[in-house]
Amino acid sequence: MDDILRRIVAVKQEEIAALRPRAAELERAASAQGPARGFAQALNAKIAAGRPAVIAEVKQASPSKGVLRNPFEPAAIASSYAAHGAACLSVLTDRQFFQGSEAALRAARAACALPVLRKDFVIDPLQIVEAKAMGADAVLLIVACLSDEELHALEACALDWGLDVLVESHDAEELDRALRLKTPLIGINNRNLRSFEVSLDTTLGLRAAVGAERLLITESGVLTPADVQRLRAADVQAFLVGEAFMRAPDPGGALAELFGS
Ligand SMILES: O=P(O)(O)OC[C@@H](O)[C@@H](O)c1c[nH]c2ccccc12
Repeated sequence: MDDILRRIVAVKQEEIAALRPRAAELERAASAQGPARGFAQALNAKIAAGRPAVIAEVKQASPSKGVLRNPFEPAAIASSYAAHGAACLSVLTDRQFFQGSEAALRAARAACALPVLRKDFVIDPLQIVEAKAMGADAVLLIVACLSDEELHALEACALDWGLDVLVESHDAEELDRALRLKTPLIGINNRNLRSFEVSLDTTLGLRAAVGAERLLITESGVLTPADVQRLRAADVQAFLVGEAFMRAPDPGGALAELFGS
């Protein structure tokens, strides 16, 4: 595991230790939540309708780009995305590196009817219980942070709680490990977490390795209509986009422009 991931995982371990005394309370709150909004289902519905499936991200800042948006109003951003045809939302809940929060996820989800991915660095089942307790409909698992054993256990836990799983990889070896999971949602991150370098060639190079029975979701660095065209030409139908929308005065309007909807 490389440096930035190591630092992030260390912070997560502290957060989890602080969460541990609240485990029973979190389980109760998670059980009291209603059924999840179908995350995979919402993506598939867009694609069946002949539209690109866009997971629109709600993110105030990132370690590579600093603050992307100020003021930051998750509810207004979420309704703007919903009004302009997003399939799903992704909301950062990591505070230290992305200035996210549980409050941002709750506010975004309450403002619309879209399914919401909890975007964080999940390394322990308790974070999945916490995700369900805050209302998330799906969680992210990052292959680079986890052993095979952890990946399988965390996926099983998420599925038990009725959450969908997006599994993220960045190279052929990680993708191979991701494809051993059950989830149909296969994310390819175009950003190298070591160098922060972004290249859409990451997705294009791995496209063929993701079979037709899974859904490839290209993540990061989709900025222009030309980027979207290039990916769609390679039969990429699902997109996770943050920065391009967060820098725009009207995030939903930027979504419509980027995807021609
Ligand atoms: O802002 P971008 O370049 O459009 O990227 C969005 C998303 O892919 C990125 O935020 C992301 C992908 N994987 C992650 C894992 C953790 C935190 C953030 C991410």
